[in-house]
Amino acid sequence: MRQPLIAGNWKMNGTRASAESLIQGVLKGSSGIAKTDIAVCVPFVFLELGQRMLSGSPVRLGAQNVCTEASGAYTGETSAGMLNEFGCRYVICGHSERREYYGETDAIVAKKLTMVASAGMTPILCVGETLEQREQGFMETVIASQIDAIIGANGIESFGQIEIAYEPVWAIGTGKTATPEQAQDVHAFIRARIAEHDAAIAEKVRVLYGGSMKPSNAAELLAMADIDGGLIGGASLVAEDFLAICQAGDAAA
Ligand SMILES: O=C(CO)COP(=O)(O)O
Repeated sequence: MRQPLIAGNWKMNGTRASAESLIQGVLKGSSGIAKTDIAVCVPFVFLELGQRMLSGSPVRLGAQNVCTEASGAYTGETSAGMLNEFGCRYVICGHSERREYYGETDAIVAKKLTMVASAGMTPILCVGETLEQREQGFMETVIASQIDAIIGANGIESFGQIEIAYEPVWAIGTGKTATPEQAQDVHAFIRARIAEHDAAIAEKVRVLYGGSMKPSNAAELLAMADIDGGLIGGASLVAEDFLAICQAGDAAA
């Protein structure tokens, strides 16, 4: 049994004041969560606030992106070393929004994973298919190629220190959730793909589900054998909703 991880992906939302009260709310409720790892992946500018407020608490801090390079003339970028210094435990890599709007390829994502892991943090590797790809029957091909690209570039051992998030693009921010069975099928597929290379790593790696996960559907998703947590967008912006999902994690653990 893998311990669940519920991670909030705030995306580009919030103000200094709302970030502070959201962290406060999560902190307050987190004492009631015993068996689930909790993380909030905040915009870069709120990292210092997060580091300060979360220090000494069980709630972990994360970022949503990182540079492929360690330092130097890369205007506008943020290095893994900087994120580590600001208390990040997790860094989301290859989110579909970054792949779609900022041209992140599998090769770029593989480099980001390497930077994050070598700075001592844990990458959350996002994979997922678009509606068009699913409808044309390419779901497995797309997921396999996203996973295989990382295995090819970074080696299967790299999966020993990452979290994976399956996020069907058609379910992100749409209110349309994959059914527990649809999600379970893909999660099992991802695990099997990794097991072809290393069964022990496949057994251990956590595969989170992301895409309109909310209090009303979290329990049934988290009850599935290969769904080990959630990467939560919209519902992570409301402390009570996020905590309710964490409680569903506890119930499934
Ligand atoms: O993209 C997501 C998390 O990374 C999911 O977002 P929503 O929960 O808003 O659908």
